[in-house]
Amino acid sequence: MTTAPARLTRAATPHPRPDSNPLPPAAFEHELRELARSRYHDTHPFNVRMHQGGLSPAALRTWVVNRFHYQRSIPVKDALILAKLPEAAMRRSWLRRIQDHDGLAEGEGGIERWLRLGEAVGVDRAEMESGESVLPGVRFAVDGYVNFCRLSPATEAVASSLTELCAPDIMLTRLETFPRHYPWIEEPGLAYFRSRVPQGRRDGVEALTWVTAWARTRSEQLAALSALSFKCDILWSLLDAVEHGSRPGSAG
Ligand SMILES: O=C(O)c1cc(C(=O)O)c2c(n1)C(=O)C(=O)c1cc(C(=O)O)[nH]c1-2
Repeated sequence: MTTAPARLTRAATPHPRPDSNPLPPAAFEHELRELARSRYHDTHPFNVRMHQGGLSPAALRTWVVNRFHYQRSIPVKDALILAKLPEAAMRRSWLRRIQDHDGLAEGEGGIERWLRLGEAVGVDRAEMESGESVLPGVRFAVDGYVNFCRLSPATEAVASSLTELCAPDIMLTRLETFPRHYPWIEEPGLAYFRSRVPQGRRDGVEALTWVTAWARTRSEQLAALSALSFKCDILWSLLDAVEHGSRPGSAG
């Protein structure tokens, strides 16, 4: 296993007692941003190798096939969060996330763009859709994220999406490095990364505004930080599984 960056868990938290005064919103926002930045999976060895051009076509295909399980699960977890939102304006806004991934019609949206990325790297669409190549560790990580959002209060479920504060930069890195290192991937295949830059920026800011407004006690702030920490672990574990992945019944 690769070593994940320092963990922030409830037990080991460097923060004051949960029942102490909440931090002012700006300081709490800083904590959330710092946590996301310091624990983000852009420093995972697999991502580092990908962005430095060190992945073989086969390794890229393994990542794309496995990440498809994450992509197709995102609108499911967003639907679970939608049901927790108390106001019509919030639900209307969150609904956009589902539409971003599922599209407004057949053949549109992020899931479709990911399938096209898969085709551009040489993965059969049917293989991705079947899910048969998804590694056990990837399934655990992604399904853990969905279940976390199913079972947690709105503040924590929304806080767990805050890795999106960092996602636009990783998309820009891919848009910059893929054409240089993997010129065999045709440009239209990169459309997914391009579309996520403005979407991720919008979503990250919205989630941050809500979480900083909702977490009114220090306990709630710590719970939001813990949720974000858990999400960083999900993304890290997903790449660990891809990096080391072998499946039962396969030679390795
Ligand atoms: O490729 C990536 O590194 C990456 C990371 C993340 C993220 O930080 O959670 C998301 C995405 N991509 C992404 O494409 C995406 O749609 C997305 C939605 C969410 C979320 O938690 O709601 N994260 C991410």
